[in-house]
Amino acid sequence: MAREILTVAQMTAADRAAVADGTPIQVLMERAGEAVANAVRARYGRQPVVIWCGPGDNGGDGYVAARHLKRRGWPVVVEAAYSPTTEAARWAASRWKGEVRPLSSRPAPGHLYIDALFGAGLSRPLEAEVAELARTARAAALRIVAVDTPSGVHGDTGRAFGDVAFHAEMTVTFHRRKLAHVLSEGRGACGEVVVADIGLGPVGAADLFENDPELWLGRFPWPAFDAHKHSRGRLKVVSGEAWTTGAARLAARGGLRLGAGAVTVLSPPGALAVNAAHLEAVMLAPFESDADLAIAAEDADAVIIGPAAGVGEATARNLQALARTGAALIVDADALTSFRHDLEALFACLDRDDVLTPHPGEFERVFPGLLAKSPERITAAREAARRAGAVVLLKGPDTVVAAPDGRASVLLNGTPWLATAGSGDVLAGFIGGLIAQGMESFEAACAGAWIHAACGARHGPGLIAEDLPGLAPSVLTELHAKR
Ligand SMILES: NC(=O)C1=CN([C@@H]2O[C@H](COP(=O)(O)OP(=O)(O)OC[C@H]3O[C@@H](n4cnc5c(N)ncnc54)[C@H](OP(=O)(O)O)[C@@H]3O)[C@@H](O)[C@H]2O)[C@@H](O)CC1
Ligand SMILES: Nc1ncnc2c1ncn2[C@@H]1O[C@H](COP(=O)(O)OP(=O)(O)O)[C@@H](O)[C@H]1O
Ligand SMILES: [K+]
Repeated sequence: MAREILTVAQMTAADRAAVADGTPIQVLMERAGEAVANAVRARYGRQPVVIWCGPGDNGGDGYVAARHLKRRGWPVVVEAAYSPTTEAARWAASRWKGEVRPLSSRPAPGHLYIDALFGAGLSRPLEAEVAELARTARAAALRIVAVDTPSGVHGDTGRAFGDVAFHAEMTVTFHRRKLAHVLSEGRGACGEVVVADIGLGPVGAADLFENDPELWLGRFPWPAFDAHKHSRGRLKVVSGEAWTTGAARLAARGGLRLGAGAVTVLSPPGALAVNAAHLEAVMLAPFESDADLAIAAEDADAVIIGPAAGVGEATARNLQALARTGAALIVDADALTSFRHDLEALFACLDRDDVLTPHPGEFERVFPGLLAKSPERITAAREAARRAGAVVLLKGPDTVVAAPDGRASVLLNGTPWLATAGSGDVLAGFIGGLIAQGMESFEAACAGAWIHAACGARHGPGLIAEDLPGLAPSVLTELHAKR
């Protein structure tokens, strides 16, 4: 089962549904606090711990965690920034039999701290004394475990509510990850994220998912026993001119490695010689004009256009010609930029099987101002997919894939080793290779991004884009064993 990512409001609804179904809030809080204590015991050896408790149910979880750690022999001090204000938090505080001290402004480095100040209920920037503690904690690099979210971090954006927030080395959240746990700003503040089950029921109409094999592996296009190369999908990749051909070949090789049966680079006449000199299993065919390109792509299941295709009229016309074939399009890089002055013409070429793969700079050209005015990149990518009427993959450490029907995913296995020239070209190839094999475009974009990141992580230091296709077989072998 693919795991959903929830907004704070969806999580609150899940809590309320459980309470309405007869599970008292105190039972949920008991499970949450015990889960925090268990996660702390699993990661750290027994040691003195200070638990900072806030006024609401996040603080309530802190009092429960305090009781469970003390029961296990941990020396525990509770420091309360506020007295408890909710019924459940008062209940939890009343069961904590130890001392409660006021918040110390001089936390001791070397100690372990549990931040149970604010979670989902944070509604404004941290106040004076707590904000000061957050600053001190950051400066002293205190070791902090956060309950639900690091205090000061907005659960729906991962950004600090005001100008400061706590940073944790581990965050224990409940039921499902929230947006703050998957977006890059929040992930920096959360550290390792542990998701604890507190017995809540299945999520109803969520449409945001962790991009993980559980989301797409069941529909991965493994070859049938009687497959032949044509039945495994035909992928074509449009090459740039003679001095910019490498990107198309990287994409082509990526598509071939992911299983497309027949992959062809479509090349302008002037680039045929250089392409021919560097291709083996990938085939080569010439095109002179956009009309020629459409004929050359007629039998393709998917076509990639953009990697080093050249920015300008010719690339725009080539994309328009390809749109008249039946092939699904993967539109990347220069093909996106070529339409920066006529976005409607781009959108008119697209349908829901097509995939746009912009990095944030390209995204800004095609959807001007959208990222800046959106609360976070998931909302922006969804709106972009709706406007384009196509799947949009917004690259970055927290790569988002959004479909025009509202489905979206966030990649959790991203790795900065991928930040190297040409790695996006291979990603376009991976996605094109999967779509050519008949995988649905949203799922193919998710799978392509996940496999790309897994390849990057597998290689680690020294990775260059040329390495990525060759790393795919070991990732695919593991996926094949799990299918
Ligand atoms: N619901 C459930 O079933 C379960 C929930 N669980 C736990 O509950 C947590 C959510 O609890 P919560 O809703 O009580 O919110 P919480 O984060 O404790 O803060 C609210 C309090 O803070 C106050 N306040 C806000 N901002 C402030 C500021 N900057 N400076 C000062 N005060 C500020 C706010 O005051 P107000 O805005 O109303 O004036 C209110 O008093 C959730 O993260 C999880 O840990 C688990 O037990 C599992 C079951
Ligand atoms: N810091 C990072 N963490 C994770 N992934 C990253 C990071 N930086 C870049 N990437 C990934 O690397 C790829 C770069 O693609 P792109 O910017 O199009 O490069 P190019 O055009 O040179 O191929 C994308 O898949 C992107 O998500
Ligand atoms: K917290």
